[in-house]
Amino acid sequence: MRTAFGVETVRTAERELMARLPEGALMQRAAAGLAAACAELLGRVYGKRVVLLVGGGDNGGDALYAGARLARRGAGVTAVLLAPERAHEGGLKALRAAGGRVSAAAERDIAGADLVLDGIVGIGGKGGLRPAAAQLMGAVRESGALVVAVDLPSGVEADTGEVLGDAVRADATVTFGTYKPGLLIDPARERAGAVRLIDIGLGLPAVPELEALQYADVAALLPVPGASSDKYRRGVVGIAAGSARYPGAAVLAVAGALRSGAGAVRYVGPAADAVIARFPEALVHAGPPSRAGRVQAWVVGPGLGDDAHGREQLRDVLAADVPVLVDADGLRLADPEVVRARTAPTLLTPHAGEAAALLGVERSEVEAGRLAAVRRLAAEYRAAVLLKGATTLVAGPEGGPVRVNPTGTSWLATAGSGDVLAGLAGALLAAGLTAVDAGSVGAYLHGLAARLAAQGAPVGAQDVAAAIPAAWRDVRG
Ligand SMILES: NC(=O)C1=CN([C@@H]2O[C@H](COP(=O)(O)OP(=O)(O)OC[C@H]3O[C@@H](n4cnc5c(N)ncnc54)[C@H](OP(=O)(O)O)[C@@H]3O)[C@@H](O)[C@H]2O)[C@@H](O)CC1
Ligand SMILES: Nc1ncnc2c1ncn2[C@@H]1O[C@H](COP(=O)(O)OP(=O)(O)O)[C@@H](O)[C@H]1O
Ligand SMILES: [K+]
Repeated sequence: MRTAFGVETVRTAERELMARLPEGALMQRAAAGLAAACAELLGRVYGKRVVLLVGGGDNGGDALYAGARLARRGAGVTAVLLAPERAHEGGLKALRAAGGRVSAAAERDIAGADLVLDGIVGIGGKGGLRPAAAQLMGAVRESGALVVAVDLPSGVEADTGEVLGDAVRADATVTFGTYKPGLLIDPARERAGAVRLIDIGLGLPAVPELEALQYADVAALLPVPGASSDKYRRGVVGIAAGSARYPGAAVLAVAGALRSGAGAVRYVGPAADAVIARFPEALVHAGPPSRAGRVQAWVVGPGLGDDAHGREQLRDVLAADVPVLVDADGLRLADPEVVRARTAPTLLTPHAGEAAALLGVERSEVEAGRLAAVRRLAAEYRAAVLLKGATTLVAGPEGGPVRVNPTGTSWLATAGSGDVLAGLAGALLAAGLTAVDAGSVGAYLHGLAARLAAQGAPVGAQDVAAAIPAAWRDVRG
């Protein structure tokens, strides 16, 4: 599991560790890791031109000490001091001793750089870049230099992933001690480039702010049938989706569910003919969901429409005493009180627009502050919530770490891919995963399937569904 901790926790761990170490030791560890990462990115250090953007705090100190190490290996290193009177004294001395110099013409030095090290501000930052730093960003962009952020791209919010003003756009970020939420959540994540973690020996608490499943975690959660499995023990997922107007949503949700480890898929709704034509293995039923036969979890909502029939189906499913995944129209029509009162697990899967409607805020507010939005939704609806989008997040109703999906790809931004995810995660619920596991494993496989299907070219939702088995194979090695 990859984990991320917020600034307060990092500060506490840092204080505890610093009390046991000689002064400056932590910064030296950080700078050594940073310099090594820069050297690797540069290929050859000797003769390369490195510009350090140095703010008034320890983030600038890291940059200066790393710059000194690069200067000792033969790089021409120049420091641009954004707060000259507060620049880290020891770092500056070390840089000068190693043959580095302070810039007298920032834009000219930046124009000739091979690598720009962003040490403007780290976890001590609030708000976007200030004007003096923001002004240099044009020159940085035009230089074509590699941009490496120290700890975080300056200008992003470490704890939330928000970007409240101008921010550095890095090719790579070298972060210390732990990932910070902002390195994993968009829009900030996108500014960080490839993130590398340097272990500096911080002792961190057991429960992180944020966690991201890795291959091994997903592999351990996948419902693989055993010798004594039968279709019922593997789990039957019911899909109440589609309408005369949107039969395709039903087909796509069934397509996702069929490749996701459940033993059988039952479909209930007006798109039965379309479903059977495409998937003869689906079990279809014409009556209400409660009469469809045994299921271990329901998916309700994709393409449901909002006529009386759709509303009735939703009511019926929400009354079932099994896990329920509510998506799309189901989210729009569900009575919040009924959702809150459910005793079996509920997983809501809104995109930003649906989440905004559920919270009564603007969509832009959800997109800018995804972490706060998913937590608030989970608390207000007493349900697990999977917030879809550029960074998919999954929160449980009891608080605890939020899961962030590491496999997302913007190729998924195609009509119907959410329906596939609903079927996929619903089948995982039926197979017995908790709502948070079903949501996060579902999102993981969904993103991976899209990547495998797309390989850098556009794909449709059906292609994503068809690639789910390949994603399974990839995860199981
Ligand atoms: N934690 C650890 O374990 C370790 C931490 N280490 C390193 O220390 C870093 C944290 O250092 P830090 O605490 O000195 O804060 P830092 O991020 O340099 O900035 C503070 C200064 O910036 C200013 N400022 C604020 N907002 C701003 C903005 N938007 N734009 C511009 N300026 C802004 C603010 O000044 P003021 O508001 O007073 O003007 C303040 O003086 C951390 O990220 C890591 O790199 C490693 O060395 C070792 C292990
Ligand atoms: N920019 C993006 N980057 C990564 N994933 C995205 C992006 N935009 C959308 N997605 C993913 O695509 C899917 C779209 O689902 P949804 O919005 O419900 O669309 P639809 O209703 O058309 O199926 C979700 O899984 C979402 O996380
Ligand atoms: K920085």
